[in-house]
Amino acid sequence: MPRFSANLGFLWTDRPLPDAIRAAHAAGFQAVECHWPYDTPAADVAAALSDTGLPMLGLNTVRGNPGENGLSALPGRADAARAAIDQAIFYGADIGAGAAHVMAGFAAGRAAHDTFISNLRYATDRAAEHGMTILIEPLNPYDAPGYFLSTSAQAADIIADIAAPNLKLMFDCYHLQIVEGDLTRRLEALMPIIGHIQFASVPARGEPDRGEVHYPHIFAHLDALGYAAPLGAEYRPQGESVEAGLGWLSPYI
Ligand SMILES: O=C(O)[C@H](O)C(=O)CO
Ligand SMILES: [Mg+2]
Repeated sequence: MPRFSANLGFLWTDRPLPDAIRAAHAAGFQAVECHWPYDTPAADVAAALSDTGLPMLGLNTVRGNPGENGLSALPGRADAARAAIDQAIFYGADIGAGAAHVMAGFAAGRAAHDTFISNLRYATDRAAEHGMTILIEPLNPYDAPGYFLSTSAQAADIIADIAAPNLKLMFDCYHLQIVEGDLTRRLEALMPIIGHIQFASVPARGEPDRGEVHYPHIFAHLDALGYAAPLGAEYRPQGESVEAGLGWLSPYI
């Protein structure tokens, strides 16, 4: 049976993160993940995780200055990128998070590639000290025009190049349906390097029971493939509340 993680960067954003964790638990999610939890004391997050028994699957490195979307592929910004990586890993270790998503940023070209590789080597080394995984995630060019990492092939090449056992692909079905499609075969082919899977309807990025992707098929197929980790519900609720749109979850709890 598929299991699900509530992405608290998009779900229950109307309340403090510890309360969002409790809401996810009450709704039947079996894990949580977040984007940028850094304004909340790690002890408060850890307490909510302990109270509910939910694991925190991951968090993101900070985006950087206004208008930026990550730092790790930006030439000349290694100090800031590595400070962001350290922050994510230390905070993640304090709350028992399994992974940190290292955000590349808006950049292109050889220097950006080399910078990203160098910062990812740093990140995988630091993360390994805490038993954490580093994730990289291709983003679609409608939501993130100019983002350095935009295809699964580019991510796979980087993962092969670095060859660290704790560097994995964040396969966001929403982004990759827009960029590449063929989700069923692509999930199968990339399974050996996938570290986390996220989903949302396409194109609206809402609940998964609408739009151009038939997620019951994707969820059942992943289950049949033996993928047992919780799948990340990273969507913007389209209705009055998160709870009002959770009909898609009820067959699985
Ligand atoms: O936008 C996404 O899909 C991400 O997963 C994210 O981490 C924030 O950019
Ligand atoms: Mg995502």
